Formats: sequence, C-alpha cells, structure tokens
Amino acid sequence: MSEERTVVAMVGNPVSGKGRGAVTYERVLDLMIEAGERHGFDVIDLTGSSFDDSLRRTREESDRYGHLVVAGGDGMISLGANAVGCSGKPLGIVAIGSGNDFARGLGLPVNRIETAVEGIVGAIVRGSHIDVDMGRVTSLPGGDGEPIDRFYGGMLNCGLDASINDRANHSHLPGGSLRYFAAVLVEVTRLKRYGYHIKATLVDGSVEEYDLLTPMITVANSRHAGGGLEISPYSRFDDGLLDLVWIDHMPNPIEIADAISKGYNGRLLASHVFGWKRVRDVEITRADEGAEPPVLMSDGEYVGSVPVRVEAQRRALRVLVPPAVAAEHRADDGSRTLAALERDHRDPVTGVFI
Ligand SMILES: Nc1ncnc2c1ncn2[C@@H]1O[C@H](COP(=O)(O)OP(=O)(O)OP(=O)(O)O)[C@@H](O)[C@H]1O
Repeated sequence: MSEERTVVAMVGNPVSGKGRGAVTYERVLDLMIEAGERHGFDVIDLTGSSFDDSLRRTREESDRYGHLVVAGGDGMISLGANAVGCSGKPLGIVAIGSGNDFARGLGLPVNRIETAVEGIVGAIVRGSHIDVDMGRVTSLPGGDGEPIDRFYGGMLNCGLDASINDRANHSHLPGGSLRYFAAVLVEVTRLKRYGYHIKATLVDGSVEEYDLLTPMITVANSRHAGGGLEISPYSRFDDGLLDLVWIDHMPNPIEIADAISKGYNGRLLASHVFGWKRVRDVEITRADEGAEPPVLMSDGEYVGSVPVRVEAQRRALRVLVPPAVAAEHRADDGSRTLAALERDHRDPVTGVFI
C-alpha cells in the first residue's frame, strides 16, 4: 500500500517588498521544489492575481494540501491566517515583505530566503510547529459596509495607526521602517480625536464599558508594527489574550519625542501618553462625541469600519518553526512580560499605572 505524499501549497505576492516579491518568490518556489524532491513532498503554487484571488484559491483548494507556505510581508500573514486559521493545517512563513512584523515577533528569519526555507522544510520533515493566538474581527449590527469576518495575526489598527499604515503602504520611500517612520512624522501632526465606545472583557472576566476619545487605538496580538516598532511590548503569542493600546491624552511635542524614542527601545508603554489593557474580547462602536473613526486595518490589509467585535482565538494558528524557535516559545512562561510590567509600573489586570 503506498502512503499519500505530503502536498505543500505555496502563495507568493508579486508586489510585496516594494515589487521585489515577484523575483524573490521564484527563488522561494525553486528552493521548495528542490527540497520536495529531496524529502518526498509535492509543491503546488496557488498564487492568484490579487490578495482576494489568492485567498479564494487557498480556501477552495484546501483539500489538495496539508501545509501552506506564504511568501511576502504581513499582508501574507493575513492571507495565511484566513486560509488555514483554526484548521490545524500548519502555515510556513517566508518573510520577504517590507515590515515583516509578525515573523520578527515570532523569531523567524526576515529577508533571508535560504534560511527561512531551510527552517520550513526542516519543520515539515520533523513536524515542528507552535500554536499561536489570532484575533478575529466580526461586524456588529448597525454598520453600513460589507459584513466583516476576518482573522489577523498581528494587529487591528483602528485610528492614527491605521492612517500611518495606509500612508506607509502608499509611500515611495525605500524600506519598511523608513516608510513607517516618515508616515508617523506626518500623521502625528494631524492628530484628531476619534470617538469610540469600548466594551471590553478583561483577563479576570470583568467587563468595562466607556467612551474613549482618542487619535489611536490598536487591538494587538503581536508586539511589532512598522518594521520593528514595539507598539505592544507586553503581547504574547499564546496567552489567549489581546492587548488594547491607545493614546490616552493629546501629547505635547516633548511627550511625542519621548514616546517615539521609547517605542524603538521596547518601552512604549512606559510612556504615560499610552493606555494599555489586556482583553479577552472587545466591542468597538461609534461614540456620540468625537470624529468619525477611519477605516480599520489588520496586518496592513483593509478590513472595514466600526462597529466591530474583536475576540482572541487561543492558539488557533499553527505555524511551522524550527525546533530551536519552538523550544524558545515553550520556555517563555510569561515571567519576562511580568518583569516588564513591573518595570513600567503597570497593573497587569487593569493596565493603569501604579
Ligand atoms: N497576488 C497578489 N497580487 C497583487 N497584490 C497582492 C497579491 N497578494 C497580496 N497583494 C497585496 O500586496 C500588498 C502588500 O503585501 P505584503 O504585506 O505581503 O507586502 P509588504 O507591504 O511589502 O510587507 P509588510 O506588510 O510586511 O510591510 C497587500 O496590500 C496585498 O493585498
């Protein structure tokens, strides 16, 4: 009786990494096909003509493959999460985009094709993976756009952070970090207080409900945004929780400079400009006061508008990682995060400064 061969589906993105994606993806495919010949697995290419077309193909043809490998930036994490999230099928990540924040947070190689492919192939052969949380965004009644039901790996950006992301996506500057940094500088000069109504379930199950007038609110699953800026330094991949990070009050120029410098040193939330709270889920709707919130973005992709519910999906995305990376994640018992909270004088449950 012959055993069924493993099939690995691949999806690339020709426009990722400012257009380098088309060339680099050819290289990734060649390396995967060569590895398949050596290790006895088949490779199929499901890249479509757009994000939606690639997502449709990975979903419609899911019976054909047991592993999915995406190559590109954080947008491709969004694709992978929505293609194989909650299915138990492992996702391999070749991070060759501009920001690559999700891969960076996981400790996977960034812009190193050979190393990334080697790690994925080793993980397929040895069955090495980790299960990480995702966020799930769904629309609530009362919105007027298309219904939303979407997973994300990194962050749901709901205010200034979404405008920064949008501006960085349309920038002609080279390099993800530079584009993001330039977008931050422009957008912080145009701060508006958007009006949100928040209903959040905290770690201890208690529910808090209040209006929030703020230029920025993010619902983070992973730590980084914009090519390395640690917006949510207390986020952990497997705690079954999401982190709400928002601008608490309109900062003055000194506070802005201080927050940016802290942001690049992993200490953004030591700044009193920012509010932080860990949640199991949160509903974000429009408050009576404040400006109309901008469009929502997750993993750098357009999602839709409020009102939405966002829920943590505990360990719902299986990611192929080399055994050393899996061991590192297993060794993370949360004590480093607790130490960071203590250092920054934050209460782990309520998020307020103590
Ligand atoms: N097959 C495709 N054809 C054209 N565009 C695509 C395709 N797949 C995805 N896209 C679009 O390409 C854009 C950029 O994707 P991606 O996030 O992978 O790269 P990046 O922006 O360089 O990296 P990062 O998000 O890490 O900064 C996304 O908005 C996505 O919707």
